Amino acid sequence: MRIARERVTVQPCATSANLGPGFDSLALALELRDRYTLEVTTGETEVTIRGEGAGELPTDDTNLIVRTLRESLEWVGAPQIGVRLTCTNVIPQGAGLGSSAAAIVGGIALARAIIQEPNALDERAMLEIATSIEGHPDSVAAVIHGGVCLSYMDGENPHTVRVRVANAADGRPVLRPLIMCPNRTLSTTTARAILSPEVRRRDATHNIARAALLVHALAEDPSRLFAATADRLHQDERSAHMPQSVGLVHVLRSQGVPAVISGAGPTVLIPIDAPDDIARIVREVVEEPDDWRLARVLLAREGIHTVLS
Ligand SMILES: Nc1ncnc2c1ncn2[C@@H]1O[C@H](COP(=O)(O)OP(=O)(O)OP(=O)(O)O)[C@@H](O)[C@H]1O
Ligand SMILES: N[C@@H](CCO)C(=O)O
Repeated sequence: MRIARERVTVQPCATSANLGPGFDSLALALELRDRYTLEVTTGETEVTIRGEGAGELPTDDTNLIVRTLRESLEWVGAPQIGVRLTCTNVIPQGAGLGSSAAAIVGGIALARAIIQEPNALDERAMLEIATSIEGHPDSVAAVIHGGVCLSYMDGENPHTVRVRVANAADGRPVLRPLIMCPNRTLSTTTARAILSPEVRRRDATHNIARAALLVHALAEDPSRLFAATADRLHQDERSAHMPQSVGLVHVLRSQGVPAVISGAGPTVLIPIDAPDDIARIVREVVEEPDDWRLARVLLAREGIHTVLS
């Protein structure tokens, strides 16, 4: 397998996984994109990072994008290359908005774009490599495909389908996400370590029904979205690591707002139109409201963008 191109840019999107009951299964793509440019060189690895993670993320071969790029080249039998990578990051890291999924899918897409036979890294292969690195398929599937994805594992093999999302009665998209992001991080590894390996049957039953209802609500009946976003398998169990976020979800839900923890947290997501006085509610509930950023972000209808140059 030959290297056929020497410069390429990819733009992976942020994601919000779980959507309440769909732990490790459901995720939506958000129109908030990092930008990674790769130049093929003959020298040592060079990584320049602007924006989120500048001065913090590694700038050598241990950088997650570079590591994934190299694993993907090896996967297709392509030679290793000298890497000059320039990243402009806007997805906050360790916030529950899929920064690692963006980095992983970004690294695979860079490899795909520079090899002679891009079909060797088609979407199926991308999902397989990305899931093996990330450990679960939900966010990486949404970065690859965009929209809302429902992913599942068949043994070691990940699969994903795009879920149909209806328009509201006024013709606008039902999903008009608002993210509420505190100025603190929670690593997904830490957030997963706190989860008990076993769950109660009644909680499993609850989440099975709600996750199935969520797929129906998105496609057919948005009036069910509040009931369809109730979780019993992970959010409360993680509250020791993000009490403010879980507290905010409870207050909002007590007022009928379908708030959920985004990914492994601590960002809170309201997937549909938020109440007009949402900023006031946040101020009343959280301890340091000035540390919270509220932003409306469009659903990303397309997955990762690749710009050949
Ligand atoms: N743009 C990036 N470049 C290189 N590495 C990154 C980048 N973004 C994230 N990472 C790596 O991923 C880690 C954060 O991933 P983590 O899974 O903990 O949180 P997240 O992906 O932001 O949130 P979630 O998985 O809950 O959606 C960072 O500490 C860093 O190691
Ligand atoms: N499903 C994952 C999302 C974070 O990558 C979790 O909740 O741990």
